[in-house]
Amino acid sequence: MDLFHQPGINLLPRDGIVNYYGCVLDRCDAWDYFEALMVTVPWRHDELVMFGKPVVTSRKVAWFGDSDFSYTYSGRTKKALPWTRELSALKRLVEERTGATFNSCLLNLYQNGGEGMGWHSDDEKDLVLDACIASMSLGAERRFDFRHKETKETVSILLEHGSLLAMKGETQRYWQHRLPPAKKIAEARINLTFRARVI
Ligand SMILES: O=C(O)CCC(=O)C(=O)O
Ligand SMILES: [Fe+2]
Repeated sequence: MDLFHQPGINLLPRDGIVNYYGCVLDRCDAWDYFEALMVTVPWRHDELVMFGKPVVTSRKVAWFGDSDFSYTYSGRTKKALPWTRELSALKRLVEERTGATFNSCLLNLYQNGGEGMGWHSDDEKDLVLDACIASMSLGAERRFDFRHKETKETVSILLEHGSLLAMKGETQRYWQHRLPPAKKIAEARINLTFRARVI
């Protein structure tokens, strides 16, 4: 048995908890969800400000939530969309597996390996402090990296199709994470990060 794939194991050596559950969907169901999300989610490029300049990301995003949450970042107010049938079902599955509850979900679509996400922590003020953030992956397998903010230790994991990863406790305070570009990968990946926002 691969120890890395037991959710009881903490992948981080200190200052936080990351559990990898491996695949929580069978391959056929995972592809059905991937295809349904591709067509039912209103994917849009994200707009943000980097080094004072407006930037449009190559990756696409969508944001869903319990009620009509809105949030402002980079000077733009965005509204959460109501859960779809597929997203409600995935939220239930992720809540059962992690034992946590979530009221919103950020979806990312990386159309190929050229697209990724740079180093950051999910430590926005409107997220419940130290609450679990659960990340589900569909489609292309991609590497995911953690880097400790002080010691610079790194931990990497391969996020498989249909898999679930949970970041808990002090993880966002002490660690950053990223999805590095992987130019050889031609296939798309969808990521869902279920979050608990302050209401
Ligand atoms: O695509 C991923 O696996 C990571 C996404 C992420 O870190 C985020 O949305 O904050
Ligand atoms: Fe993140």
